[in-house]
Amino acid sequence: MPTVKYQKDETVMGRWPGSSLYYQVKVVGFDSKSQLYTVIYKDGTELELKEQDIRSAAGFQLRSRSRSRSRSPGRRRSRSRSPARTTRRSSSRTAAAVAAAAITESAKESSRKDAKSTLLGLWSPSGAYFWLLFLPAWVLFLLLQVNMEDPSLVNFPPPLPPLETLWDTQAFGIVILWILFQALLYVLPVGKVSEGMPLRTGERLKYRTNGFFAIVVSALVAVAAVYQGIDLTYIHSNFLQLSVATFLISVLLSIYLYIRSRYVSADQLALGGNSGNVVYDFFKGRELNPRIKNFDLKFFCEMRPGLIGWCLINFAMALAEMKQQGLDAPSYAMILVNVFQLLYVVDGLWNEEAILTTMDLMHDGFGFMLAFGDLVWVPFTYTLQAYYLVSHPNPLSPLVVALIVTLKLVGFYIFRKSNSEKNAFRRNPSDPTLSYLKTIPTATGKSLLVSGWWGVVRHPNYLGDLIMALAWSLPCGFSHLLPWYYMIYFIILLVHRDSRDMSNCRRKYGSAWDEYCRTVRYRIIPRVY
Ligand SMILES: NC(=O)C1=CN([C@@H]2O[C@H](COP(=O)(O)OP(=O)(O)OC[C@H]3O[C@@H](n4cnc5c(N)ncnc54)[C@H](OP(=O)(O)O)[C@@H]3O)[C@@H](O)[C@H]2O)C=CC1
Ligand SMILES: CC(C)=CCC[C@@H](C)[C@H]1CC=C2C3=C(CC[C@@]21C)[C@@]1(C)CC[C@H](O)C(C)(C)[C@@H]1CC3
Repeated sequence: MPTVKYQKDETVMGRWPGSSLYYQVKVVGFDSKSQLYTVIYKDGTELELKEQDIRSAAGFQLRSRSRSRSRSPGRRRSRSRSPARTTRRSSSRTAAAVAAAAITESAKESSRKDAKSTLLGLWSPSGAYFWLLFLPAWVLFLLLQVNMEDPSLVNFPPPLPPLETLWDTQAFGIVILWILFQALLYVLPVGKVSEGMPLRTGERLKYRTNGFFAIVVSALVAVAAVYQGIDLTYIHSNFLQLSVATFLISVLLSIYLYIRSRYVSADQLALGGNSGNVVYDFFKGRELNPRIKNFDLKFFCEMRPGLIGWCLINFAMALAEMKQQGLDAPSYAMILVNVFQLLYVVDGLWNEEAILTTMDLMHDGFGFMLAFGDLVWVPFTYTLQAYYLVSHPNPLSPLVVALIVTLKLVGFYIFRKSNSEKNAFRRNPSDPTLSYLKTIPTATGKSLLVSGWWGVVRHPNYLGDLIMALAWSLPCGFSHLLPWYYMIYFIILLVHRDSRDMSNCRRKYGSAWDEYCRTVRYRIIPRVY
């Protein structure tokens, strides 16, 4: 190739189609007719790139360096500390350093874009201040409402208990013990070890997926505790104190996560949460997979203490209902809420491996948003329906029970089938049991499903999840809005996640994604949205 800019076998930086990411690639050929270079990525993917999508490795690195030097003092400071940056400085031309530079730059660029793209202007650096204050305040507001005889949004501000009653050392100790107990179950060498999706470096992390074992042991311990005379209704009567203690733990964890993220190499950072704005990055999370040895903090927090805690709290609420209303058994409504949500959690833990292909695990950094979401938001707000029923009975006829159960089963079927289909396809695209499905190839080497569940709407799993959410609220009746809070929040959350995922996929898959969207026109609800 005498007249072309990049030579055969030369190592250069190639742009990943449809994105702003540059990876190290090797030139394997040039087609003078199409003026395209054939390049090969480290994972073996071969693509054709235009000259403008290729940069020389050395030039790329010099540009990245000079660019970042001119930016915020925060970033200047971090340069001398981060191991990745040290590597770059000491052996400036090494391939790893160039790749790290590429990833840092694209991560920052992506973060800057992310920080600018807003949900009503709130998903931005200044929005992070808002969310940091709003989310805990909102949880407090909900928990104060649920105990009231007539909970309503117009009870504002709700009567605040004396501040000193919010702190309870025993409650703090119980939460710590619960987290340690779950951590112990997580590290026990029981159950399968699963591989995560390939990281940007090509590496695949290993995860111990023994969540089902953890919930079974936790359930046995809870039942044994009741038989030993331990009064689990303590959870109901000290709910506020338990939530405050857990909130404090989530803040401490987030501070730890932020500090440690300043010391990890660039290729361990998430593509969001690295904007240089401390508050925004603290909120969104910088490090993709923070680990202490093999202990994966994000995976553990997402799947264990909060999720299993949710079921334990629901169980305690059923006991509290019996105590408060003088019943021999929980009400139908309480049984439905308990069984439905238990099924949801058990299913999540049984299919724990599938979490490894979700957005949170693959793309999001671990910071305050997820730490608070996993540890506080899930166990203390997803249990509101059960909490509400303790003091707001809602008798149900067998026919209504049957209708609600049917709705739940329909939602569950759609949710499980669609999630399993995508998970199986992502893990093994040539799985013979999926060969009947139509797919669209993308420039990244991955394909998109366009038939089956993913051909009905773009997020069939969200549809199933929403139907289930409806079935969780119906047992509580229509007297108050509070038990419908989860449904309303969930619609907002999933609509936002869908649009976030849409822009990520457009960036990743470019025109193939547009083709998918043309073929599958609706996002979540067929013919409606
Ligand atoms: N109860 C709760 O509070 C919450 C529950 N959830 C549930 O968690 C589950 C996971 O949700 P979430 O992580 O948001 O999103 P998804 O599991 O839907 O993951 C989205 C990813 O799937 C891949 N994908 C999208 N379209 C296709 C296609 N046509 N073919 C193949 N792959 C495709 C893309 O990743 P790539 O191409 O990179 O593989 C995309 O980024 C859902 O069931 C959701 O309902 C979520 C949030 C909160
Ligand atoms: C407002 C705020 C703090 C948002 C944080 C969002 C988190 C609460 C949720 C993000 C994704 C989640 C998932 C589950 C729980 C809620 C969070 C953490 C999940 C573990 C519930 C069980 C399901 O079966 C699931 C495994 C599919 C699911 C995964 C996503």
